[in-house]
Amino acid sequence: MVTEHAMDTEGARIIDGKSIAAAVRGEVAQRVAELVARGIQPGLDVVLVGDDPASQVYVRNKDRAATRAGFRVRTHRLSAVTSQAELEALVDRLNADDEVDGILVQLPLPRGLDSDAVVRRLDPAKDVDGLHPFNVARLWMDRPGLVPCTPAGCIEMLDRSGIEIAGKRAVVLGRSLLVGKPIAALLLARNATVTICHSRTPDPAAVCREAQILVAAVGRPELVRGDWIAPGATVLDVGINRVETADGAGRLVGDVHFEEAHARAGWVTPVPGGVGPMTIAMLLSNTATAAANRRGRTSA
Ligand SMILES: Nc1nc2c(c(=O)[nH]1)N[C@@H](CN(C=O)c1ccc(C(=O)N[C@@H](CCC(=O)O)C(=O)O)cc1)CN2
Repeated sequence: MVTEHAMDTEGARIIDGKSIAAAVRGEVAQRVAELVARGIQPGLDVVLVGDDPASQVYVRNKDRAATRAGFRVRTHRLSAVTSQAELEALVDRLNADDEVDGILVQLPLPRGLDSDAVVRRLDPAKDVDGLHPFNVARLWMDRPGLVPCTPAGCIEMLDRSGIEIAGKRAVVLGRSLLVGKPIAALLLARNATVTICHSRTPDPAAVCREAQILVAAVGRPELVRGDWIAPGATVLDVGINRVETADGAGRLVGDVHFEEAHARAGWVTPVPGGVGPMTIAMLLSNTATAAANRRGRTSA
C-alpha cells in the first residue's frame, strides 16, 4: 500500500523529535511566562520511588526541563522500601496542596507497590501523565482532558510534520495503558482507521504491512523489519531498548529496525532522538494546561 508520502532514492524522511520537542518546550515556556505575569506560579511535583537507573535519569531530565520552562519543580525521592500507605499519603498531601498543579509518579514503581492504586489516588485535575481512569475515560469519549505524554507527543510529531491522520489506516503494535491504548484512542479521535496488534495477534507482520501509519510500542528490540512496512508508510518508533554491543558499551535501539525502515518508509522516527524527547515536552505542556485549568484560564 503506497501512501502519498512516496519514497525517493534517499529513503524515508526523518521526523526529528529533538527539534520538535525543543519547539514545544519553547511554546510551553511562553505559556508559563503568561501565567507568571498573571501572578500564577505553576508547579510540578515529581515522585520517584526506588533507585532504578533509567527512572533516575528520566526524573532528572524532567526536573531540569520543567525548571528551564519556568515551572516551580519539586522532586520527591523515596526509598525502594517505601510502603503503599506512605506513597499514597504523599499523593494525598500533593492533591491537597493548592500550589501543586501537576503530580507525576515515575513508573515503573518498585515491586510490591500497586501503581494502579497510586494513579487512582491522584486528583485527576493534577494527573499530568493522563493515566487516572477519569482522564482515560475522557480520552475515549473525545472530551478534552490530560492525555498520556508519549502518545500526545506522537500526534504532535505527525501534525508538525504535516502528516495527515484522517482517513489513514493506522496500526498500533502494543496495548499498554501508557502508550498503545492511548495512541490508538488519539488516532481514532483524529479519524484514522485503527487496528491494535498484540502478543496474540496471529500474523502481526501482515497486519503492519497494511498500515499507512505504524506505531511500534512493544519493547522488543528491532522486532519490526523492513518487510513489515508498506512502502511510503509513516513509522513512529516508541521503543527504547538498550542492547549489548561487542565493545561492551551497549546502544539504544527502538522496536523498529531503523536502517530497514529507512529504506522502505516515507517517514520514520529515529531512536534515540525521535519519540523519546517528546515525552518530556508533552509533560510540560500538560502541566501548563493543568495549571491554566485549575487556576482559571484566560489564554495559557
Ligand atoms: N510516569 C511515567 N513514567 C514513565 C513514562 C511516562 O510518560 N510517565 N514514560 C517512560 C519513560 N520516560 C519518561 O518518564 C521517558 C523515556 C524516554 C525519554 C527520552 O528522551 N529518551 C531518549 C533516550 C534517553 C536515553 O539515552 O536513555 C530518546 O529516545 O532520544 C524520555 C522520557 C516510562 N516511565
